[in-house]
Amino acid sequence: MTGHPVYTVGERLLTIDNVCVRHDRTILEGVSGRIDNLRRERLQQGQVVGLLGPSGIGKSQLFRCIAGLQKPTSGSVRLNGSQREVQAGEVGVVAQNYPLFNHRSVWGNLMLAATRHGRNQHDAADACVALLEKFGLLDHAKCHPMMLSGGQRQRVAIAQQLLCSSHFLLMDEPFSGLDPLAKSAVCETLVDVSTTHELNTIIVVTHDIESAIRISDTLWLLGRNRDASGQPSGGASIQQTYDLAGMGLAWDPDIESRAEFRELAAALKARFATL
Ligand SMILES: Nc1ncnc2c1ncn2[C@@H]1O[C@H](COP(=O)(O)OP(=O)(O)OP(=O)(O)O)[C@@H](O)[C@H]1O
Repeated sequence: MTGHPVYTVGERLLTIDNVCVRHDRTILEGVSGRIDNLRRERLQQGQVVGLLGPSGIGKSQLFRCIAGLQKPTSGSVRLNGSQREVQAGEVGVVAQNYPLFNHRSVWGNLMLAATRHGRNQHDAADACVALLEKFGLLDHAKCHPMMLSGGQRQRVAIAQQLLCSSHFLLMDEPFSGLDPLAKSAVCETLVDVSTTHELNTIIVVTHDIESAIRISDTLWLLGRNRDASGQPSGGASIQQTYDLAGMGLAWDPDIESRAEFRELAAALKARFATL
């Protein structure tokens, strides 16, 4: 197992450098982006980056490259200012179906994660209790994953990744198939996790525009590359970056009631058709 990089405040967290992915056709072409660990004005908080794009555009492919699960055809993904390409296991991945060991209790699942990198049993147990408390799951510690709701499974999966000492989490479509109330609960969980520790940075891959605006302080819009005449020119890349924090749209629990929120959601919906 690869050792986890140690992130420190103020450093470059992630560099995506001219990533191209080709299969039988070009999926991603010239994807570049970066996340710096913290902005000065947010010293007590982490950040959420929303990777937003229409279905089939290549979000999962980029997700896999950022997680080190797939090597890009060309270009690179690097962590923490390193020149080395990201390796699988260095980034916490919370997949769509929250895979947990069904034969182990919630406690067993979390202890397994907590002891994986050399933590002793006592410290591991303390860390598990702290996270179970934080996620309101202490009463469910003895339950097996099958006995949990989707939201509870998701919180256990996030806790599992945080215990693996990943302060950098990738989440794949955490809102899919949820009703509005459950979506709100997930948004709250994500903002909560990102504000728990200044180094908890989460990249959330989604095509849910409104949820993405609610949780993100930066939005990356993935769309098709086009030539000067507007025709698709092959592959997709990040077409626009929205600094929601700079626009005053981040970290507002009542964001949905604001006109700017509705205007941005409407503009993004219209933009999706052209991506
Ligand atoms: N192993 C593969 N071989 C060939 N083509 C692939 C492979 N994996 C993905 N693709 C293609 O890459 C494109 C992008 O797929 P991807 O799953 O990344 O899209 P997405 O944006 O995540 O979509 P969705 O939101 O629907 O999950 C699709 O056209 C898909 O068919």
